[in-house]
Amino acid sequence: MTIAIIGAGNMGGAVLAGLLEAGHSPESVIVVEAREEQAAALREKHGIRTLPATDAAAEADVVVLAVKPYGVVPVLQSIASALREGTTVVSLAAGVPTSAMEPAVPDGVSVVRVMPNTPALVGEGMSAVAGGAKATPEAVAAAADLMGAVGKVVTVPESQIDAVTAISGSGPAYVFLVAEAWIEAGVHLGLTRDDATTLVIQTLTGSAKLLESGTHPAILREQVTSPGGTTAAALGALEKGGLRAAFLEATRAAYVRSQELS
Ligand SMILES: NC(=O)C1=CN([C@@H]2O[C@H](COP(=O)(O)OP(=O)(O)OC[C@H]3O[C@@H](n4cnc5c(N)ncnc54)[C@H](OP(=O)(O)O)[C@@H]3O)[C@@H](O)[C@H]2O)C=CC1
Ligand SMILES: O=C(O)[C@@H]1CCC=N1
Repeated sequence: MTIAIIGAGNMGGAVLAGLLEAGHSPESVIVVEAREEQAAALREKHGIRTLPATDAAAEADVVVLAVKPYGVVPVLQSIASALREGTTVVSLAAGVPTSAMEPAVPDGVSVVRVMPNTPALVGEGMSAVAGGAKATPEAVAAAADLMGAVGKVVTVPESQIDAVTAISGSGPAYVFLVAEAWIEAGVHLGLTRDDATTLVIQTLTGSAKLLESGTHPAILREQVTSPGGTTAAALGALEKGGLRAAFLEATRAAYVRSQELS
């Protein structure tokens, strides 16, 4: 299967690196990048080919669109004549519905929307897949397989993609912001920045692994919280600071923004 990735920036680059790491051969991956300097760097680093968009589209079985949302329909229009019947177009863009993309591609080309996240770079991505009205079940399965190489995959109705964007698409940034603030808090308490960083990252990693065991987060939290102890004091401060309300508001803002982008 030949995969063309159009736009190898933060997200497209993460999928590219994740696919290669997962064992996709560099010969089977074509990248389209607007700037030759960036294309040359990718050829050098990954041993993949770079081609103009129409040549890549003509050769690919799956075309992954990882340009900014406003670029999606113009790029599709520019490659439409090159797309072969049976090709699957996978859009990673936030906010662009399949109903806006399908009119830009010829009949027989399936459009599938995927909302991934950047941990795909290390094979720990989270992707939600939704087929457009004209997508074949095989195309939806191909998109799920592709993203399965770089992490977990769920299939959702397209009406839920904005919610997925707010939860897992943007989600890594919430974790990184918390990590940043948490490390800085350690420095405020007199730890070296290196030690604070190690303590926070390992606490996040260990806690994520405990969560993966399937125990409910509330139970795991209770196991840390001694009555009248240090954790209860900290959690009280976080609740007073409006942590839960802030999460509701933040994810609602991302959801609304995702709808606006369409
Ligand atoms: N970043 C993330 O965490 C996530 C992003 N997404 C979605 O992924 C998409 C890309 O986002 P992100 O990676 O952050 O953005 P970036 O700006 O990092 O990447 C976009 C890339 O596309 C290139 N590009 C732009 N136009 C073209 C074109 N016509 N042909 C080929 N390449 C082109 C850009 O090149 P240049 O820099 O030269 O303009 C850039 O390298 C967006 O639609 C976003 O909604 C989805 C989930 C998560
Ligand atoms: O911020 C954004 O719009 C993109 C979509 C999800 C993550 N990054």
